Amino acid sequence: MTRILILTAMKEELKDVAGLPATPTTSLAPFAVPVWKLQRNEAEILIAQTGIGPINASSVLTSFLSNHKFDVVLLLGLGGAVDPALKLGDVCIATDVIQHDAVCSSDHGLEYMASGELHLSLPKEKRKPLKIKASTHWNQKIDSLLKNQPGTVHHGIVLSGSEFVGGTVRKNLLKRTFADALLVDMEACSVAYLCEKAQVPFVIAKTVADTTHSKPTEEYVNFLTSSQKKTADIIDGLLA
Ligand SMILES: C[C@H]1O[C@@H](n2cnc3c(N)ncnc32)[C@H](O)[C@@H]1O
Repeated sequence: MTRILILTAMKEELKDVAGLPATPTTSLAPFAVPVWKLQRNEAEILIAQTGIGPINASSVLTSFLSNHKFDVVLLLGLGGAVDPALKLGDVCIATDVIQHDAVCSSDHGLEYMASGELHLSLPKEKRKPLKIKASTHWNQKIDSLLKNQPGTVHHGIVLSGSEFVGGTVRKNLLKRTFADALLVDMEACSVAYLCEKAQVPFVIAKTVADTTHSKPTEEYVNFLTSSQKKTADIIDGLLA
């Protein structure tokens, strides 16, 4: 039996999952988070709608990891492109995650820190790397579920933090700071950090809901409802 935990930030992201009961199976106390339990073939899947941002994602995931064993944790949903090659509706699978707002500010400027670290006078060789690696094995599995879908599947670095990056100026600055980054979101840093700590493989697969080309806030709102499909395709594929 493969045990899979799927986290999504918003309820819209679950709307198109085939056969997902309208009423959740249970509610995660004390946060009143809706949870669906699905069992097909050799897979048991728990799906939780966490709410937006790293605080919601962290609290819900901590609760699950304290009470269950999972073979993999999948974070599905939406993100904003920071690389101009990503188009609306493309999917970005994270090879690595960087928390872009874990910074140490000083009179010399900003220094980026790994999640949960405080560098201060720590010498460079003693610092934890900024990147947290996702599961290569599960990334390939999720990639294969998207093979026959429209749009391109990209693999690369996902930036993550508390900020909704709603302007091209900020997106360009992030891209200049983290040249290899493809996408930014608000929950991947929680999943990456906690899963690495708990030694559970994880996957971040996010559909591009806003690009670098036009006003992210407008695109995001317009595209939100049509982009749920990819999350549904992945969940349907896992259950097939
Ligand atoms: C607002 C919701 O959608 C994701 N998301 C979509 N676009 C962006 C963006 N440009 N910046 C940050 N998060 C984004 C977040 O992860 C959050 O769940």
